[in-house]
Amino acid sequence: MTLTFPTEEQLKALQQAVNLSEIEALGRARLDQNALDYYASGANDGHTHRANREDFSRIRLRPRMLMDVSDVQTGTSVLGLPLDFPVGIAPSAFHGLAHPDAELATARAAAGLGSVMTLSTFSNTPIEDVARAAAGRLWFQLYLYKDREVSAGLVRRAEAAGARALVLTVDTPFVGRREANERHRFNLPPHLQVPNAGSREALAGLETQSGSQLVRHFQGLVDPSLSWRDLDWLKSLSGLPIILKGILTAEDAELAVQHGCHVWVSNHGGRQLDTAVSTIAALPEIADAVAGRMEIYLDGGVSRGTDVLKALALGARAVFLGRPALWGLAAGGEDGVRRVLELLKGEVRLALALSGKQSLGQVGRDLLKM
Ligand SMILES: Cc1cc2nc3c(=O)[nH]c(=O)nc-3n(C[C@H](O)[C@H](O)[C@H](O)COP(=O)(O)O)c2cc1C
Ligand SMILES: CCCCC(=O)C(=O)O
Repeated sequence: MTLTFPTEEQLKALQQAVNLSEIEALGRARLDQNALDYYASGANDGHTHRANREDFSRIRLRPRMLMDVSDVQTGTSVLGLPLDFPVGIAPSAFHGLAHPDAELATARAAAGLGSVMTLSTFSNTPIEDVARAAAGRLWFQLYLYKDREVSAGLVRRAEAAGARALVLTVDTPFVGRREANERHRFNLPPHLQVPNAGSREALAGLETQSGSQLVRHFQGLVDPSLSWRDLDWLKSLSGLPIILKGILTAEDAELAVQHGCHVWVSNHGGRQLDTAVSTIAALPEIADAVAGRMEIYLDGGVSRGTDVLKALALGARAVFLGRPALWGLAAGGEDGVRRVLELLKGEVRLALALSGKQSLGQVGRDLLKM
């Protein structure tokens, strides 16, 4: 007998899920210890990981009444790409740990919902295949390699495949210490390839003190000397806009703007520097510094429509989902990611209406009780 995936039972459970937490529970139940540790973990004690969520829930709203919200629009655009609602998929490595369709499933779901997917350098699927599945709704995330020619090759491939922006991750000169991965010696199962990040042989041959294969791999390939001076070189490689992912301060936001880059506020889902500021707490000073000169995005802890509105009220143009997309993928492949996006889209619409707004353009700091 061939098993269809997702099964009827999984599809039913997905349809019955009423929020992202319930999909998280479905996704977690389908993962082995290795994958679950990898997806779930934050760095060290997980303070920043938790703070991302907690700081969203602490902000209170000031809804307006009697505003005729019979017609509410959730549409926006990012770098000129129209989005049906202001939510995209953040880059995460190894979607093959969650589902055999891996990044193709995520890309199809994002495209189907009028969202945008950011593909990780460390995907299990080649850029070109994901680009086709994403139907033009693709950004490419870059880790800068010690071997600059490998990175240059990836940038050219991403541009040729139709990616619309480069997302340079700037918060990972070294991998944060995710202790569960160390303890259980995280390993990429042998059937999974990392086609944009060098061969499996390169992966296996790299040795450090760490128990986690991920850390060995990363530290062998990725360049911790990355600095502001490298941005001109990166810009010279393609005509694509560059977004710096991992900005947490006004100082770095100002430098990003001076270098002609857009700003993605992120602490890597609390997986890098533990006790770093939560993203929603970092956003106001960054929005003030950028002052409308470039676009600002945010990720970290987004799980409710009201989180999305709070980020927009404080200056983000769109927000991105890391783990929630992975839980959806594990829970039911493309259908699971689609359900995550659908639920959140419905929540954004309802939260807008209950706040007395007809469109995202009306969302400003006056929505928040600070
Ligand atoms: C399992 C996992 C893998 C990730 N891989 C990458 C990656 O390859 N590149 C990157 O820039 N960020 C990566 N991130 C960080 C996400 O892009 C994002 O910043 C973070 O997950 C957002 O927080 P959230 O999970 O609370 O939504 C990863 C996050 C997770 C959970
Ligand atoms: C080792 C870094 C690649 C994936 C990543 O960014 C993460 O696990 O957070």
